[in-house]
Amino acid sequence: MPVVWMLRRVASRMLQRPACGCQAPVLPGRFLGTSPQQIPADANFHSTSFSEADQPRVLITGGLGQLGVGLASFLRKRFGKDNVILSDIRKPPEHVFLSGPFIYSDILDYKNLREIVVNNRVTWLFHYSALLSAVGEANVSLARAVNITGLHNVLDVAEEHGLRLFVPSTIGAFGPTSPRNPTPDLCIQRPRTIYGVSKVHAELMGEYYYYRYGLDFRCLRYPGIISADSQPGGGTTDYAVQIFHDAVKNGRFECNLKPSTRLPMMYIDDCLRATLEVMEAPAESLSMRTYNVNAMSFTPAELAQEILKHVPEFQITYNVDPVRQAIADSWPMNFDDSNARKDWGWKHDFDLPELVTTMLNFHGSESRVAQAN
Ligand SMILES: NC(=O)C1=CN([C@@H]2O[C@H](COP(=O)(O)OP(=O)(O)OC[C@H]3O[C@@H](n4cnc5c(N)ncnc54)[C@H](O)[C@@H]3O)[C@@H](O)[C@H]2O)C=CC1
Ligand SMILES: CC(=O)[C@H](N)C(=O)O
Repeated sequence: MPVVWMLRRVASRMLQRPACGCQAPVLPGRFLGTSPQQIPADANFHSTSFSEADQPRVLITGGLGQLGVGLASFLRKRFGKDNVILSDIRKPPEHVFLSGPFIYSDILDYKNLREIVVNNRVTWLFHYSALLSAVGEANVSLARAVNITGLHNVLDVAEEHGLRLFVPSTIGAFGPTSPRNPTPDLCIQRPRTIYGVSKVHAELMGEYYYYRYGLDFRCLRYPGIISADSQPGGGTTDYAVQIFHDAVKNGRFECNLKPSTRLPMMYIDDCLRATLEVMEAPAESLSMRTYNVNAMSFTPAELAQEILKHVPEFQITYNVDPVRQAIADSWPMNFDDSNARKDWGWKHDFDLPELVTTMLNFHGSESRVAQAN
C-alpha cells in the first residue's frame, strides 16, 4: 500500500507542479485520504469561457473581511469573474453573493479546503483568513487556531497541489526591540501580540516550505490598510478608516490612539495592486519571499490636520485604548520597502493628500446619496 501511495503522490505531483514552475518537492506534507464530504460545485465554476482557460484559478480564504471583497473584484477584472472564488465562514451579503463565485470554506477543516482546491482546479490561493491584532488579544486561543493551525492547513494543501500561495503579513510582525524608524525587511522580530507571533510564524513556515518543498510562497508585510467601502476587522490601525466615516457623518471623531502615534499606512488600491504585482513577478526577480511594502506614514494628529483642509468644522478628541496604544507603540513608525521597489518595481500611487481626498469623496457622495433617498 505505501508503494501505491508513493506512486500516486509522484504522479499527482508531476501533473500539478508546472503551475508554479518551482523545483520538485522533496517530501509530502500530508496523507491524501478520500473525503466522505462532497461539496456541490457551483455550475458557474465550470462555465469557464475559452479565453479564461489559461488564467490562474484563484481561491481567496477569509474573503468577507476588509480586504477580500476588493481583492476578488480586482482579480476578477484581470482573470475573469468565474476564475476567482471568494470563500469565508460567514454568510455573504447579497451584492457579494451575486457578484461571482462564493463558497463556504473553514480553513480549520483541512478536507473541506482540499476538496475546494481539487474540485475547482485552483492554482493560486490568497490566504486572507485571520484574527487581527486587537481582536486576537481578546481571544488568544481562537487567534492561535485560525492564524497558526489554519495556516498549516493552507500550506499543506498548497504544497500538495502545487499552488502559488500568497499570505499577507503585517507591520505587526515586528515588536518593541525591532528598529522602528525605519524598519527594514530583515531585523529582530519579537512581536508581543498573538497576531504578530502568528504572522512571523507564517513568514517562516512559508519560507521553509519554499526552500524545503519548492512551494511558490509569496508574502507582503502590509501596513495599516485604509478602505472606503469595507469595514476593518478589529485591528490597531482601524481608527484611520473610521475617522473618515465619522468626519463626514458627524464632523467629529474620538480617536483610540494618542495624537502622536505614527504608523505606516496604505490605501487599499495600492495594497491590492502590490499583491497582484508580487504574485505576477517572475520568480527570478524575487530575492526574498517576504517583503515590506509601504506608501505613507502619519499620526492621528497629522491625519486630522489633512481632513481639516476639507472639513473645516472637523473636531478630533482622544480617548486612548491602552491595549491598542501598547500595540501601536511596539510597531514600526516608518517602513523600509526598498527591496520591493528594487526587486519587482513596487511604487505606491497614494500619499496622504490623495488618500484623504479619495476617502472624503467616497463618504461625501455616499452621504449625499443617503440624504437624497
Ligand atoms: N486590514 C489591514 O489593515 C491589514 C490586513 N492584513 C492581513 O490581510 C488579511 C486580510 O485582512 P482583513 O480583510 O483586514 O481581515 P478581516 O479581519 O477583516 O477578515 C478576516 C476574515 O477571516 C475570516 N475567518 C475567520 N476565521 C475563519 C476560518 N476559520 N476560516 C475561514 N475564514 C475565517 C473572517 O470571517 C473574516 O471575514 C489578514 O491576514 C490580515 O492579517 C495585514 C496587514 C494589514
Ligand atoms: C496592521 C494590521 O495588521 C491590522 N490592520 C491591525 O491593526 O491589526
